[in-house]
Amino acid sequence: MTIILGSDHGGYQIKQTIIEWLVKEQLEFRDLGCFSAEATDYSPIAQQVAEVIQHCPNSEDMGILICGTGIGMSIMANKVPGIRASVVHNTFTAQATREHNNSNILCLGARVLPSDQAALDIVKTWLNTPFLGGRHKQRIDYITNYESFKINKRGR
Ligand SMILES: O=C(CO)[C@H](O)[C@H](O)COP(=O)(O)O
Repeated sequence: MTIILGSDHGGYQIKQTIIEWLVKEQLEFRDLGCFSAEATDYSPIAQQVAEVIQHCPNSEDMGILICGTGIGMSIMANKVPGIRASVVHNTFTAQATREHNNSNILCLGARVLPSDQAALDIVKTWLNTPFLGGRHKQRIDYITNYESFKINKRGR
């Protein structure tokens, strides 16, 4: 598994904290920017990270996107078919979105989280929680089928 990272200026500092932790843990990662705290648009960065996750072999890579709220990143990333990007503010939803939604991109809000440590706790929980499958799989399959036009807007 490779962790694909991206942020805008709002999330730059937390991204650096996450990178320090990834290096310490010897986890494989790629940083797709931004590369300074200078103002930059979140949308192209979210697109790039989401497209890498979309095309990764065996769906094994995981993305982490950070902006001021996490919301803009999630809106853009979720436009890319196959992406299930989740804005998460605590470890409960970090665990739930892996177990239930098989989330493949974690979106964090640097201006929402109380500390860098809170962000790290969320990242650790999210990376270490497996998808439960079972009843949750059929719900995700519905979304996947919708993306590939197998379901019309009125449902099955
Ligand atoms: O949270 C965000 C998107 O959801 C951005 O980080 C935020 O909109 C950037 O704002 P500004 O340009 O005022 O720093």
